[in-house]
Amino acid sequence: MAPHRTEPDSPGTDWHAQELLLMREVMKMVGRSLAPAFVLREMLHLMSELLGLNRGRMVLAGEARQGVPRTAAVRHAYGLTAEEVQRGVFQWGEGITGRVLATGLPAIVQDVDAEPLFLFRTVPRNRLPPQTVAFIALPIEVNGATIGVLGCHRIRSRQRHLSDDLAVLRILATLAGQLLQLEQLVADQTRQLVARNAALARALESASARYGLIGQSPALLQALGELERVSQSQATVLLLGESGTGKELFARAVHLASGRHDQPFIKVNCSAIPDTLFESELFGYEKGAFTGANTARAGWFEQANGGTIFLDEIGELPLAMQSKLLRTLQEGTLVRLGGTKELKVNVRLVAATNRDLAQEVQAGRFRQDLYYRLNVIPIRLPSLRERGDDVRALALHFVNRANQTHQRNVNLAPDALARLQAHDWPGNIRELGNLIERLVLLADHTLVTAKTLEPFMPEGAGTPPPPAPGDAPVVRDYQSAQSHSANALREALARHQGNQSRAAQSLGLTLRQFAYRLRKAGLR
Ligand SMILES: Nc1ncnc2c1ncn2[C@@H]1O[C@H](COP(=O)(O)OP(=O)(O)OP(=O)(O)O)[C@@H](O)[C@H]1O
Repeated sequence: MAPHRTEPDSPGTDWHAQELLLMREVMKMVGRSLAPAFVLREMLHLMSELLGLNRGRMVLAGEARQGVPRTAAVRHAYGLTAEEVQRGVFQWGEGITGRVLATGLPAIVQDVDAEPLFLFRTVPRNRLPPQTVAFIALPIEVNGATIGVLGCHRIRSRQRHLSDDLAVLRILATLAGQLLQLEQLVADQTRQLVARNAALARALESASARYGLIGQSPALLQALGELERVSQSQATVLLLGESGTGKELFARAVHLASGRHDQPFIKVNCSAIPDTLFESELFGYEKGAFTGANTARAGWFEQANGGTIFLDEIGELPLAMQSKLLRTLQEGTLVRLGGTKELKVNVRLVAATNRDLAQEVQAGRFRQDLYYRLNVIPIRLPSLRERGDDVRALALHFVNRANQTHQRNVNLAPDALARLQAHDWPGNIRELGNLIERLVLLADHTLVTAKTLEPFMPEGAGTPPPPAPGDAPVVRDYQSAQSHSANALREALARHQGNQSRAAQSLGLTLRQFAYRLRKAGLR
């Protein structure tokens, strides 16, 4: 049945059907939206269309403020002009509406002309029908408190009973109260969340700045949030992430954010220590422990006492060393090589790996008990792929740094920044940093555009292939295969004790790319 306008006294109207239709339409509205502005206006509209309850309005209380008399004003209305809505402001106890607000009791004015309290504030008498007009006002309640008034006019002498109108209006006032409460709740919670979010963002922003970590991407902020939460505890932190994702910077951040920040931070790269030297390096040795041990020497653990030790590439630790490490972690003691005395050490361990340690455990290369001990607080560092938004900030940071170091004045044009952002960076931040450093050193112009940048971009994995017209073969950029001088390759190898994978990594190259360049440079 389509809603139809009811004349006040149209005979034979099926009021029961009209009421049901009104309820159904209002509920449909609620189903579509919980936004009170929309639902409440429609409610007032349908009251008028279907039941002849005209000029419906909802007067809602404003916020209570000290020293200011509390008022309520028309917030939702149907059939009122803009001026009428504006005039509809009431103080507590003022007129009929004010009385309902103050007492929380319904008011039924059978004849507005005969009621001395009736103010005609909102709708003047000459805008009402000439017949006897009644006014009904019901309280809108939230949690037992009156927060507003639902009011409407009706022609007094109608076939429809006033008590029927009252019954429907009571339901609608209750529904309005619920919707308004919900709106209030959502607004309050949203306000709280927005404030909390802003506070967290501020805290994280300053935290990241404090630790020299560049980037604002959600993935980075999440890792940083986890770090801040655990920094005060003494628990071991395991940093997981691909190469070049900033594990060392994060390890330093754990240290700086902890109560140990003015104690030593010792970094040990497990992949750089030959197996035979591990024990003496980590745990120290006593005089005479081996040929040439003319004096005793404290190992890294003792040197880190009171502070933090960062074991990078912990997956490279030989099994025998894993047992010794576990003992030190569990007992808080160590025995130097060639010694017998147990020395107490108080060191917090931060470990990092780009290997899948669970898999190493499966393969029998990593002790399960040590793995559990390390894996108390794992923090996964996002790869640059997951924090694409940070590429710009990082690139600009590296350009500044390289300009300062090399006293140059190179800048990146917007299209060069966009090109850097579009790249996949399998070698992550280190690869990006190295590329920018080369760029700053070797660029011919001070403004690097996407075009002048291209020869510096790494080839192969991660670079979107150049558009190949038809099925013409893809021609690789010849220049980029010479992106590193023979000297740079040799230095990288030396820095990594001849380990090609590490040397390649440090230059942001894959092993294959590195080997290719070695061959080209006649170094192999
Ligand atoms: N968020 C960051 N902001 C600024 N510089 C960063 C950030 N993350 C990493 N870097 C820089 O990127 C380079 C690589 O970072 P880092 O050595 O910490 O990576 P890693 O994960 O320890 O790498 P690997 O596993 O290969 O040892 C460093 O020069 C570091 O200063």
